Amino acid sequence: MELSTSPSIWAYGSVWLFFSLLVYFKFSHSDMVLTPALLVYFFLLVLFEWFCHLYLPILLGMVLLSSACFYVLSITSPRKLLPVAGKAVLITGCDSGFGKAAAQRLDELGFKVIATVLDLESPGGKDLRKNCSDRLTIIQMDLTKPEDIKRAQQITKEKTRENGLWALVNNAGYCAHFGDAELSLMSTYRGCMEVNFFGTLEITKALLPMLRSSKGRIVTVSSPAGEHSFPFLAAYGSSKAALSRVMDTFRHELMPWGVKVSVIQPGSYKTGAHDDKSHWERQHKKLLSNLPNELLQEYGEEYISETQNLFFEYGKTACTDFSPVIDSITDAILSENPKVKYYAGKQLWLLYFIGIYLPSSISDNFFKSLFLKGKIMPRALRKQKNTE
Ligand SMILES: NC(=O)C1=CN([C@@H]2O[C@H](COP(=O)(O)OP(=O)(O)OC[C@H]3O[C@@H](n4cnc5c(N)ncnc54)[C@H](O)[C@@H]3O)[C@@H](O)[C@H]2O)C=CC1
Ligand SMILES: C[C@]12CC(=O)[C@H]3[C@@H](CCC4=CC(=O)CC[C@@]43C)[C@@H]1CC[C@@H]2C(=O)CO
Repeated sequence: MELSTSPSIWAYGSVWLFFSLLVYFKFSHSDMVLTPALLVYFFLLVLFEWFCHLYLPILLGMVLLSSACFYVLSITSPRKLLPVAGKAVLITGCDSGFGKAAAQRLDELGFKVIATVLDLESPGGKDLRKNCSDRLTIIQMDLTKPEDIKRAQQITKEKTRENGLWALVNNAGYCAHFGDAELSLMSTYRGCMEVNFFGTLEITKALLPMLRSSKGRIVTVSSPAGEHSFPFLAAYGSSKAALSRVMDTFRHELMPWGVKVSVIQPGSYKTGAHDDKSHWERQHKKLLSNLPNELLQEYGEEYISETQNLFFEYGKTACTDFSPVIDSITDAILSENPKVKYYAGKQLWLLYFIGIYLPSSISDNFFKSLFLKGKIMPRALRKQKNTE
């Protein structure tokens, strides 16, 4: 029998051979099971290979088929999880939102949870005490107070004497206010940095000796605002950019110690922060009363109030199902090989694609469009436009 010498047969055949060896290896290590979905994926891969074979140049077809095979392997390989038994996790910011939900989930999974709250009488503080097991401990901790961090470190050492501390979930975060970068008060920039960067760094450093001895995990909830320029979020985004940077530096510096570091990038969710109208009203009044008069005249109070209204309007579109974030936090704690970054939100892939790959003239307008639907311009620019 004469073997075909067609280059495409050899090219695609080599891709299939490599893919088959990988699948065999995964089956033999029970890292993959032959589910109906897997059969459907294999069938679709064959169809895709025919398409490449018939319509694409060999090299492009090989690259696309190889990518499709790796994608199928990645989504069909169940992520190996470590046992929960005996593992203790400290989660910050459990008064509401992701922290409260994550503390509940980890308690249900059987972890020993140490949940820190800013206010022991917060909804999270009350609900966690009421609904969770006696394995859960609640600690009052303000990340801007070193003495609170010291106390939390001591209590954690006592509570984890038997099996050590397996993971730290840096969830607590604060958006002091939103508004144009020029208009944002320095106290807004400092407020965001104090909690999101310095406070989170301080609790991380305080618990790192325990995490190094357990070869455990650091999971930090940052924000896409730290990676893309969302309008009105310069102060908050800058603090999250600093946080993401320091966590990624920890990631590779702690690798030799066996500590794995992951960053969670959530989309927009309707948590305590979004709905805290009294907080935003208070900050709005503080902004108007502290702005230098010439700035207030150039931008106009009506512009600043419109910013607030648009931000509230945007908040109405926020997602109420936190599970993508909680699932990401759980995977980062329990997976044998946690991801470096978790993008926890449905449309985030589009946001990142536009923010990374498209020209700034397009991505700037995309990020502006998130908030600036029909937004008026600063007063001085409106006047300029009217005189043109
Ligand atoms: N909700 C959203 O759309 C998104 C939230 N995030 C981040 O998710 C994390 C959790 O926030 P959410 O649950 O959304 O809001 P949230 O306001 O419900 O929770 C924030 C938590 O941080 C705590 N906190 C605030 N200042 C603190 C301080 N000085 N010391 C200790 N704890 C303090 C609050 O008490 C609260 O428990 C934050 O880091 C936030 O920046 C990131 C992207 C999107
Ligand atoms: C600031 C805050 C949390 C965020 O990071 C989001 C922001 C609303 C706009 C966004 C859309 C996204 O797709 C990514 C996240 C984010 C930048 C949220 C408004 C209030 C939230 C807050 O105060 C968190 O403490």
